[in-house]
Amino acid sequence: MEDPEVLSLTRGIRLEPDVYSRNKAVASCSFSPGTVLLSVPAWCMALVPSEKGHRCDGCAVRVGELLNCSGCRGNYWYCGTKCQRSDWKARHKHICRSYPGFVQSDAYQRLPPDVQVDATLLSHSVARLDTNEISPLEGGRSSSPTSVFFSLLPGPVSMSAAPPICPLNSRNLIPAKLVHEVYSRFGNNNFVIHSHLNPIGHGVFPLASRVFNHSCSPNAAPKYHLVPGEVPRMDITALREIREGEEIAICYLDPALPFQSRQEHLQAIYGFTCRCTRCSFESQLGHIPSPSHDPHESQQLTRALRAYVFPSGFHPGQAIGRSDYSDAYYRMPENLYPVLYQSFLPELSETFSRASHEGSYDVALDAGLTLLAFYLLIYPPNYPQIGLHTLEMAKTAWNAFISGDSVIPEAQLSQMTQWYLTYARAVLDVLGPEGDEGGPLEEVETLSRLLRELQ
Ligand SMILES: C[S@@+](CC[C@H](N)C(=O)[O-])C[C@H]1O[C@@H](n2cnc3c(N)ncnc32)[C@H](O)[C@@H]1O
Repeated sequence: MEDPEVLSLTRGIRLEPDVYSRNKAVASCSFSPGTVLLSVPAWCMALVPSEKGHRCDGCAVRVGELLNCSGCRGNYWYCGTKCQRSDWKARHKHICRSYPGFVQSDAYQRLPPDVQVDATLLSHSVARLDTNEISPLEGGRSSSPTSVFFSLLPGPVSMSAAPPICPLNSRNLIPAKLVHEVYSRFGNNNFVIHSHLNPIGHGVFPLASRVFNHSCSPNAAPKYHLVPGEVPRMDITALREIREGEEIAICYLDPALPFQSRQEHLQAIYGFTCRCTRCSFESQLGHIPSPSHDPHESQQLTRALRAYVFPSGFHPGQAIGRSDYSDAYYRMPENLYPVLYQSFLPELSETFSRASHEGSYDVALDAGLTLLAFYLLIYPPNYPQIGLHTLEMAKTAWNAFISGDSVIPEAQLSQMTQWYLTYARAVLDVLGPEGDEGGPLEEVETLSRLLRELQ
């Protein structure tokens, strides 16, 4: 790697030259699932509009009572003086007075909510630069987060698409060139901060951006820590065993998206064509036939999918820890290709969630099992969506058991609840708890306790 100081911040990972992406991160030793490969605080963060006023603008923690900043007439809220002081020093003093006018302006109001959060994040990023930190452009200290930020690859942006930024109170002398330098690295280095997979903000984590490339079948994933009084922290965690010499990559989008959508998104936001193993495989599949709407044929397809993923029937206990689903994906028989059609997953998820909310538990358990088979093929091992879905399946089996609204015998429903809980715990434990207190791992424990009390 060109920059030994950046490398010294990462243990067990080396950056190697890569013809398509400048550098790629390679494991210098093997890592077991759940290992935290890199832990970094946000350089900049902005809450999504729906969370403003419910979470601290400094640490993103959700608290009942927040102090509001009197300077900007209640546009920024803090969990306490520690966050208010550090946010003031880092950025807020530069935008406090002008922020209310900025968010009321037509230019801001016309933006979709997602772009509004980016306009604020861009304003925060520019506001936190000071004249000492402009020097990295001319080659300043190389290991500071600001310097690492300026060493990032720019994305495929045009300045005409840049969102408006909040005028700075005192330092309106930030040169346009510098704003452009920030914006050009912005879209392709911008992470959605989530709590239990719900987006709560957007953040920039320069070192993580400098190190990790994208893959549609990643072996690592980010998770976020929210601690009162501290800026949100991102951990990049190994999802499965990573062998020495293997590239470590995360997924920049939802891996369940169809091939074409993934390619378009990666090209538009990040400016590259993905050549990962999965994309190479899918690019050769040619035309993907749409699934039939004939109920009989549709049932045949879902049966075939389940039989392929669970060849000896469904035994969640046995399936835990199986790591050969990704190989199964590449050996998928042609009659299963319609499951890769873009409407298959949204329609199946819709059937599952509608049926579980309406109390049609048998329909939900059936659709949910097909969905699990699909997820196991499409998602990398231990991807959190698999854990969240198996938890939903446990809750559905439990509700069917409690309500008695099911043709499945009670003993089987309680066994099913147990199976899905065991599965959910095994998957969710790999990334571990993240975001707000509570969350899926605690739900797993609560439901396990209820189940034990019954026995
Ligand atoms: C967050 S950076 C990743 C680190 C980058 N490789 C570097 O050397 O700084 C994102 C940028 O890296 C490149 N990149 C990341 N993953 C890639 C991939 N799978 N194929 C090609 N380019 C990739 C793209 O230019 C993208 O905009």
